[in-house]
Amino acid sequence: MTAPSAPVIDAEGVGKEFVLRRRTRGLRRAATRVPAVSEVSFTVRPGETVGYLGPNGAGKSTTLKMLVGILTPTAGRLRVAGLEPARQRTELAYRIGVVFGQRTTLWWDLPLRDSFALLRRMYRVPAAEHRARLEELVELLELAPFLATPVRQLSLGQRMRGDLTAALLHDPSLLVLDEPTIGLDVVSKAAVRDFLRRMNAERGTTILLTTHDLGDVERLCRRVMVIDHGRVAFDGDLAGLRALAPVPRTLVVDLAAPAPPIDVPGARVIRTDGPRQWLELAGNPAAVIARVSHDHEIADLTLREPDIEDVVTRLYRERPDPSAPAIAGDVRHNVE
Ligand SMILES: Nc1ncnc2c1ncn2[C@@H]1O[C@H](COP(=O)(O)OP(=O)(O)OP(=O)(O)O)[C@@H](O)[C@H]1O
Repeated sequence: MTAPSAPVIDAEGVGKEFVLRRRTRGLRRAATRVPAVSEVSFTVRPGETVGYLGPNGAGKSTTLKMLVGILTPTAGRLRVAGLEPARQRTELAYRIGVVFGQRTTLWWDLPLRDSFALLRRMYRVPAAEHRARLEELVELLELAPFLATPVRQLSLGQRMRGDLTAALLHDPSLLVLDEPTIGLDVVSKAAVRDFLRRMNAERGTTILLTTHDLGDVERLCRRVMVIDHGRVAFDGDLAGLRALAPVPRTLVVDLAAPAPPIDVPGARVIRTDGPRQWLELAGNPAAVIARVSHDHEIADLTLREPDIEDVVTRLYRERPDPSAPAIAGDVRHNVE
């Protein structure tokens, strides 16, 4: 067991370079080096909830795969729960829970209940302990009606709840999640987020997750790390990231009929398409909405929050050199 204050994750200059060999016209094979992650250094302390964010191809999944021992770093030193993941992958499996949103660890043709029973044997969890934990997870995730259903017949949201249960049955102290809400509807997303918050608050489970969904970050992550070009570009909280890279909200207005660009204080039209107009908001959305509704006949209105891509793009516009040192935000290593 690691001491309570010891970091759950300790990464020091961790890098991963893929070497791709392609046969060229002759017999020689040309090697191309792909630096997926470059010298990433960070620690995560027990009880933290960390969003590991970045644009497509930034190196998030590669980092997660190194953390859980699927990939071996080509540089640096990595410890997870005090273990070296690639070398001590089996021992590590008892300490961590892993969910890759696009895949399942459950047995496709087996009822959920049987997958859980198999996992109990794999992790050698005592029967009474397993029963108690399963009961708790099934209740929290409202899985009782699906326990007898083969995994292939579950909806994506039901399957994700099953995967979360599978990842937590052996009571790991660290949960690593790759896009845990991808493809889920609003209700399922809310259920997954609420559940993860509870696990963190009540059991102290440390959570590291990648996501493209700003809602996941807002609801779950007290700390945010942005990675791009394989480097940590920001480490702090969401408010700090937003302050560094402010992205305005957009009001999408469907007018009853096409009209000239709407002219109201606190907003400017950035796009029009027939009766639809996009307004970038500078001030209070309520005042703008009231004014637009007063001046025009409205068919529909939607307030669009910036997504993570918008925030990260803005961050890079402010700081275009990816080799520059990370912007240190308000990093909080302690449980709040
Ligand atoms: N097995 C591999 N072999 C060669 N290159 C790889 C391999 N896996 C990833 N890469 C490359 O490493 C870089 C980082 O990929 P990675 O999947 O870690 O990004 P990501 O941040 O998870 O992206 P996304 O948000 O799209 O999932 C990319 O350039 C990718 O093409």
